[in-house]
Amino acid sequence: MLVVTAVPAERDAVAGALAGPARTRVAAGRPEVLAAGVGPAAAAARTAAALTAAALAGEPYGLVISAGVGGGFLPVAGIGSTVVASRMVAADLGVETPQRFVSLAELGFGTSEHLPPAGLAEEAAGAAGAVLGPVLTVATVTGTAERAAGLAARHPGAAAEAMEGFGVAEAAAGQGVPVLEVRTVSNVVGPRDRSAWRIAEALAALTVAFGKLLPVLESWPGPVRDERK
Ligand SMILES: O=C(O)c1cccc(C(=O)CC[C@H]2O[C@@H](n3cnc4c(=O)[nH]cnc43)[C@H](O)[C@@H]2O)c1
Repeated sequence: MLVVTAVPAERDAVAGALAGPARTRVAAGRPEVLAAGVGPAAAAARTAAALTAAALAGEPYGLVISAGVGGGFLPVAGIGSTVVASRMVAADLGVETPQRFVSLAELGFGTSEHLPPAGLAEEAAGAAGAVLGPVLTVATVTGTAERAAGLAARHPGAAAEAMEGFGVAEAAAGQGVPVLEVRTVSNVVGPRDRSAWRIAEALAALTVAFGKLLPVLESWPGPVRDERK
């Protein structure tokens, strides 16, 4: 499996839950961890490159996980909590009209969300003691109460906001690889307040979360074939 983070500190936090030091290639069945850059475009580009390289080498990945710190929507997910995405949603990819935001999917230009494999997100959330809910991917970090309220209204139950999940998921979907997103909350989604950020705590929570998730992820047998297709 491949774990994609944005920055090296997140990569090292995930790798801290694995045996041995941070590395990009680890033993079969254990995650490889990649710091792909901040934002959906960097995440998609570098995830696609890693998936293609692995497939060409005859060792395709069976699962991709977008992981890192994120903003939490109150009261669903407060600082220090862990969130597993029930859906990975492109929350600001679309058109803003005078009436409302219209998503890319509504415009007929593709999908605006990706789903994790049936059952896996639930099992992962249970193992990690995490909130299971939609995780929104944004290209612009929310910095006002108005935008936070608008996002929460458009996406009932939204648990977290971050900048990479949908990009990772697009790359994975392009190659038919299942995807999951895991976030630990460093800040509340709302008015910008850097002094309230708890990055160190969120990174420590990421290590703890992956320690709990790893047995679930490693024992996952792969996607069940959907007989309806
Ligand atoms: O300067 C600021 O006020 C500021 C506020 C929120 C986030 C940033 C970043 O540069 C973070 C980018 C990085 O962290 C993830 N992240 C963490 N919290 C959030 C959030 O509330 N909304 C969106 N992304 C967040 C994100 O996935 C990036 O990897 C600066």
